[in-house]
Amino acid sequence: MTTSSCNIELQNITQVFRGPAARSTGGTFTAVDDVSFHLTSDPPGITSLVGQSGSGKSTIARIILGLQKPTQGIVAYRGKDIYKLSRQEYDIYRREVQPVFQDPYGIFNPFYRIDRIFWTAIKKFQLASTRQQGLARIEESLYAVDLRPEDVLNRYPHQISGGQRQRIMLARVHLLQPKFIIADEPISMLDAAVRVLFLNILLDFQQKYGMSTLFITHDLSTAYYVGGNILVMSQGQIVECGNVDDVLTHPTHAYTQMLLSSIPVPDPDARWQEKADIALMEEAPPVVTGNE
Ligand SMILES: Nc1ncnc2c1ncn2[C@@H]1O[C@H](COP(=O)(O)OP(=O)(O)OP(=O)(O)O)[C@@H](O)[C@H]1O
Repeated sequence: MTTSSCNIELQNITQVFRGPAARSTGGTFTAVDDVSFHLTSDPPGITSLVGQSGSGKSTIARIILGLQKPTQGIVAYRGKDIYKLSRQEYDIYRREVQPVFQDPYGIFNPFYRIDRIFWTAIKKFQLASTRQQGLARIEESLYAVDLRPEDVLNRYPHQISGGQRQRIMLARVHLLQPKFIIADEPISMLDAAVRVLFLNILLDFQQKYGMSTLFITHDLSTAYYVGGNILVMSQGQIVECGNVDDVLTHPTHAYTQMLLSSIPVPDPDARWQEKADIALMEEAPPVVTGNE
């Protein structure tokens, strides 16, 4: 595996599913349709993948992580098809490309305390030679995501909050120091304050440790907050891409324009004005055409 270009490259990825939902199209459904883009860690950056529910975002995340083999196309890591990596190269890939999912509860084992998540990673990737060294690294990673070791390490997953569980996943990322984070709707189950905390940690990881993130969301305002680049996805295709400021201030594709116009207006005066306009329309006398 070459170490010069640290890129994840999607080349003409297509994912076709079969199933009852696709009966109208002869039993097949194209969830991802000839998608190509690349993520780089040189320089590190955040790329948001946005689109409505069902547009194919999670399927792309699963394909990048090697959890779903695409029907067509290649995902290359450091220039090599991920399905052709040697055992050693695959281990590097598994360490350097880390997932953060929407609901971390699903990947916590309810029977084990939180500390096990970290010890498993330390053992698997040989991150420490003594227990003391391992504990020091775990504590450092917890502090990096604003958690106190004594508040979480000896607890079971159900004994900590959803926001703490998501930050535990980020602490695990910190421990592993990957090149890439594939974050699939990581904040959609968190409240507003914890969302900002989570996004700031992601930005911190980019600046301090050079980690690049693919940030999957259906929420354009969070994509705007994290900045960087944006890929807009509709019906399995990337319909628009570029710098997030440019795309969101001057969207060229009708789908991006539609997504932007469907963001709720936070201005209460505007909402009242809208209601007043509707009331006036309802009260207005019918238009007389003169033929009745
Ligand atoms: N294993 C599967 N078998 C059949 N169809 C699938 C499978 N996985 C996903 N799909 C379908 O592919 C389409 C894209 O799904 P995907 O989860 O990638 O969308 P998404 O943009 O991530 O949506 P959401 O934001 O709701 O998570 C959907 O219509 C979904 O039902």
